[in-house]
Amino acid sequence: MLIGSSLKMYFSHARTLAWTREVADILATHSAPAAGVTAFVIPQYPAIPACVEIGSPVGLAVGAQDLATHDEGPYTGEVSGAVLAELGCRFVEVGHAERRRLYGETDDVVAAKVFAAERNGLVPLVCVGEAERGDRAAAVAECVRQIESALAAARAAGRYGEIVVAYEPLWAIGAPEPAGVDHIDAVCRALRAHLASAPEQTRVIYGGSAGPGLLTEIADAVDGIFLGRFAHDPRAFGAILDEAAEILAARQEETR
Ligand SMILES: O=C(CO)COP(=O)(O)O
Repeated sequence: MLIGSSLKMYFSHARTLAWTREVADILATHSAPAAGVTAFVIPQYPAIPACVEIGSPVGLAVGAQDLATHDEGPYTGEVSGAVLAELGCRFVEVGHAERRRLYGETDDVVAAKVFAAERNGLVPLVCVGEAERGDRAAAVAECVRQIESALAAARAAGRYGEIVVAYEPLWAIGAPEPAGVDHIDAVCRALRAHLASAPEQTRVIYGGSAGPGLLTEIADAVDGIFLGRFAHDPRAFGAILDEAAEILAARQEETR
């Protein structure tokens, strides 16, 4: 199970490190990692090395919010996947709704970035989601289209690495509350079913105004949760780790 948070551009550098230290302290004594939970933090680029240093002793993985389509060369302002890997990143977000909407990332750019991630041994967190609240079948169709498009360039190059699909309905990002449990459940199950025959190793997580309490309600349909604002208090992150540990313990009990 994956439990992670993107800090987007909310925090100062000092607050990013303080947040990461607090989460690392929680993880150090928590039962969730041993039960099979991978926690991750996605800070702004400059904080990555410090977060790797804070996180690695307790298994807190680090990701980046974006990467370049190229690995090296004259691309001013871009950040190479090779460098992210060199710094100890394990994950990298690709195609987040904010990058698509505010920075004009097209499906082709997203596909090139997924390929760049895989080429450099990073696990892409491929963000997909429908624009408007509405019909579930239409949401699934749009997400499947985005997933297939995002994986196309890597597949064409014969790369079938591990990927994480982050289902983030655009209308639920930055909202007062997440999408409804029934909606998340239905869409994530459909995406899992679609990905069951994919050549990649895949997981599906939910993001979009997620916070404490949600994982417990959707745990059978997802492989984790992707947090934003509602994890700004490290204790909320800890509460979600508690939920994950309880869910995994209950599953173990069932298989006994
Ligand atoms: O976009 C998100 C995570 O990537 C979700 O952000 P919020 O939870 O703040 O809506």
